[in-house]
Order: sequence, then C-alpha cells, then structure tokens
Amino acid sequence: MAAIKTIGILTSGGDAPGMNAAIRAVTRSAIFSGFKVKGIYRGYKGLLTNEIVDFKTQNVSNIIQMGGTILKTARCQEFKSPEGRQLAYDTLRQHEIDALVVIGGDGSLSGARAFATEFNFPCIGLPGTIDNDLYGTDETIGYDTALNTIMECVDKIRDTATSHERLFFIEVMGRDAGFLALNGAIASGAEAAIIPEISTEVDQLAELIQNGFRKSKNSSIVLVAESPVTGGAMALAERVNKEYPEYDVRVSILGHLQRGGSPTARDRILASRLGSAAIDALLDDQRNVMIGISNDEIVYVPFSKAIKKDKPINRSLLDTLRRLSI
Ligand SMILES: Nc1ncnc2c1ncn2[C@@H]1O[C@H](COP(=O)(O)OP(=O)(O)O)[C@@H](O)[C@H]1O
Ligand SMILES: O=P(O)(O)OC[C@H]1O[C@](O)(COP(=O)(O)O)[C@@H](O)[C@@H]1O
Ligand SMILES: [Mg+2]
Repeated sequence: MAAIKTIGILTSGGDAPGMNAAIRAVTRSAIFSGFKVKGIYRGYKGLLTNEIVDFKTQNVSNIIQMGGTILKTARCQEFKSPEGRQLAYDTLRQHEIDALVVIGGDGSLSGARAFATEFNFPCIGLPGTIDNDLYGTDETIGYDTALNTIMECVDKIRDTATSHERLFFIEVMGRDAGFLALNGAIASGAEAAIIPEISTEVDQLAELIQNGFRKSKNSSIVLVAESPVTGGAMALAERVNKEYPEYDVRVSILGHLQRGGSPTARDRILASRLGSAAIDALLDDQRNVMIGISNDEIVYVPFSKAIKKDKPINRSLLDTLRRLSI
C-alpha cells in the first residue's frame, strides 16, 4: 500500500454525543501531521451517493460542544453486500482517499472490518455509541452523556413517583446491552436494573419482589434495558398488573432524548484523545483496529475483538445496586 496522503472520515449508525468532538480531533490531528482530510456525509451511504467534501481546520470550528454529528449519519443496507462495498471502494479511489476513519458502533465497525479485508484498505475505528457495547474499550463516545441524561430524567420522575407512591419502570436504550440501565440505576439511586445480560439466569422481576422490595418505601424506580430479552418496561408492567396487583405501576420510555444533548466533559475529552490517537495509529502503520481506552491508556483493539457480542458487565455493580437499595 502506497503512503497515505488523504484520510476520509465518516460517522455511521446511531449518532452519539461527542461524535463532533471526535470529527474535530481526527481532522485537526490529521492536518497537523500533514494529511489531507475529506468529510464523507451520511455514513457509508455517502460513499455510494458521492457526498464527499474537503475538510479544513475551519470545517470543524465551534463543534466540540454540539450533540449529533455535523457529518450526518445513516444506516446503509447496500453496504452490507459485496456489490455495495465495491461501489464504495470505487468512490474512495475516485477521491484519492487512502485511509478511512469510521466513527460508529458495532455495526459500523463490522462494516469497516469487511471492507478493510476485501480491499486491503486501511481503516481505523472509533467507538461512537451511547450503548457502550464495544469490547476492548472501557467506554464509548456518547455513553457518559447518555448516562447523565438518564440520571437527570430519573431525578424528575422520582418527584412524581414519590408524590403518588408509585412503582415506575423506566426503559432506557442499549439495544442488547445493559450498561446504561445498570449504571443509570446506580447513579439515580434506583431500586433495581433489569438487564439482558442476566435475563436468562434469573427471573429478575420475581427476585426483586420476593427480596422484600419496597418494604420501607413508598415509591420505587426500576430501570429496564430495552431488549427482546428483558421484554422492555411495558411487558414488565403488564406482568406486575397481573401477578402483583397491589402495586400502582407506571411506565416511562425515555427514547431518543437519550441520544441528544451537548457532550459532557468526559465525552469531549475521550473523543479528543481517541480521535487524535486514530492519526497516531495510521502513522504507526496500524490497520483495521478500533482505538479504545483501557485504564486511562489508549489501546488498539482489532475489529474482530471489538465487535464481539459479549462485552461483559461488571457483576459487582449488581451487588452494589442491591446493597444500596434496601
Ligand atoms: N456485517 C456488516 N457488514 C457490512 N456493513 C455493516 C455490517 N453491519 C453493519 N454494517 C453497516 O454499518 C451501519 C451501521 O450499523 P448499525 O448496527 O445500525 O449501527 P452501529 O454502528 O451504531 O452499531 C449499517 O447500516 C451498515 O451500513
Ligand atoms: O435510531 P434508531 O433506529 O431508532 O435506533 C435505536 C437504537 O440506536 C441506539 O440508540 C444506539 O445504537 P447504535 O449506536 O448501535 O446505533 C440503541 O440504543 C437503540 O436500540
Ligand atoms: Mg450498535
């Protein structure tokens, strides 16, 4: 592979707060190191529809504080086929782009892995998703902001839950991962979190009620991770209505507000460090790795590892939650 002169950058999959800080860091570090940068709009879709513009340092001015992504994002079915990826490769060649930085979640990095392998094309991934479901990094860009948003929402719901002495099931995002639910529950002082990671091991609802849940309290808050495995908050509320009719139950589904907002300092710093390290990785001849953070150190995680479906939760957090909710 000839020397890299031009780097393309895109955001893909669900947007996450801090993606703009990452775009800024990649662009500025690349220019600092003498590369040209091109911004690709709408994720992999932009490679099929040729939506690519030159990025200068001014293109990323005043964006570090903004939620969403200035490059827009999309989910692109065509990129999942070899024909779609061939078209994407042709577009990259046409624009003389020699390497790609992909900011996205597990799906986006799966796409980058397939593309890098088929065309021997240098790709670097940055973990950008509120779900925190990428293996090999302690945190993903957007996770901390979403966690803070959840905490603020639960604080508000608690006021009405307490006044009416109700049991609230609050559904949070995470796709198939319970990080937001579990840490959101600890941060907001909730009674419990119902998460997919242990759904097949125990009936979390029955366990909660049998453990003397609500003995000394007049209201309760349970965070539920959205997932077919947990059934979601609605299904749990229906179960309580049938099996434990003594409870006055309400459901609140937080939805897409969890993806918005100005990134926290933690997410901005994470995105800045990872974005800058993406350029170091290319200079260091690294290929097809996700840049992660582990014990406050930058790490290179091969795509194949990063997209493993089973990033484990820290089980001691479940004990902490249980202990603090008596
Ligand atoms: N196995 C795959 N092969 C090729 N491309 C993929 C694959 N999985 C996902 N992608 C691409 O990545 C995009 C984003 O994936 P998605 O799972 O929706 O979001 P995220 O990256 O946030 O997890 C998809 O729309 C598709 O274009
Ligand atoms: O934007 P959509 O299509 O409604 O997707 C919702 C999903 O996206 C997320 O917000 C983020 O997931 P990704 O980062 O994997 O795209 C999930 O938590 C949620 O399940
Ligand atoms: Mg994902």
